[in-house]
Amino acid sequence: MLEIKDLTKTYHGGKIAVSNLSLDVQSGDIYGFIGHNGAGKTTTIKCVVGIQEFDAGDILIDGISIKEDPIRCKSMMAYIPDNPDVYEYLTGIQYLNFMADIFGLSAAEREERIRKEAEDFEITEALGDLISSYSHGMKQKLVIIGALIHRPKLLILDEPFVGLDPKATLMLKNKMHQMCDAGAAIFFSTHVLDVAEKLCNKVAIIKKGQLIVSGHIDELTKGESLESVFMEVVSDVSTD
Ligand SMILES: Nc1ncnc2c1ncn2[C@@H]1O[C@H](COP(=O)(O)OP(=O)(O)OP(=O)(O)O)[C@@H](O)[C@H]1O
Repeated sequence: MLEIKDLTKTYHGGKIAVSNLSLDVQSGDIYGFIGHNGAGKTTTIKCVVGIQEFDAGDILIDGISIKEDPIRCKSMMAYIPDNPDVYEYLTGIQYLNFMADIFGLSAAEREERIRKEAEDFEITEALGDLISSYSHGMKQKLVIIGALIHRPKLLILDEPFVGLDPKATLMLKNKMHQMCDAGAAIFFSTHVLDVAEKLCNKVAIIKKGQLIVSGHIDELTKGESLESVFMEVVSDVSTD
């Protein structure tokens, strides 16, 4: 569903943020992307979702290159950034209808899905209010609902659980499982290794822009905790 092939991204000034990174996320995967601050997670994610250009390599969404057909790729996926920057001058319901318009949802589809997702995330009462009046967590919930309503085949999330209350966290985890059971694929970055360990079937560890290990979590951990495996591999491997 998502193939990253030899991705390299250099920022202005010569900083190599990601170097020759390759990985494969298949339908049904909940794939965790872990690494220290500044390791290159957000850079990789921004390249995947087509909001950042890259220097070398390719990114395929269901076999289609994001460079060659970005609109088709974006129609299949949803992106939840680490910072819920949404249009503050819209109301919640206007924002969700805007998202539904972009993805061409019918009136019946959007009505049913918005009602259900808003109820699940307990934000129904606030949908008529301006987004500028929302708390950080409420904005995050709105962005999640906006991402889920077109039923993406690929969901990309950057640090999705930061700022969500425990109930919303559980709801998002349940939604992630339901999506994968229905054949979608999920790729998300996190610093929270306990979450990755419990939620993911696969993980990739990145250090200084280079992929150190990736694969099935059971095969990587072999009975150890993900935390100890992470600490071992990031301290063992020299990327200098
Ligand atoms: N716009 C930019 N211009 C120059 N360098 C950048 C830019 N954005 C990120 N970088 C650098 O690229 C490297 C990777 O950053 P990135 O944000 O991808 O890391 P990250 O793994 O997401 O970190 P964090 O966990 O702290 O969010 C860092 O060294 C960072 O300083």
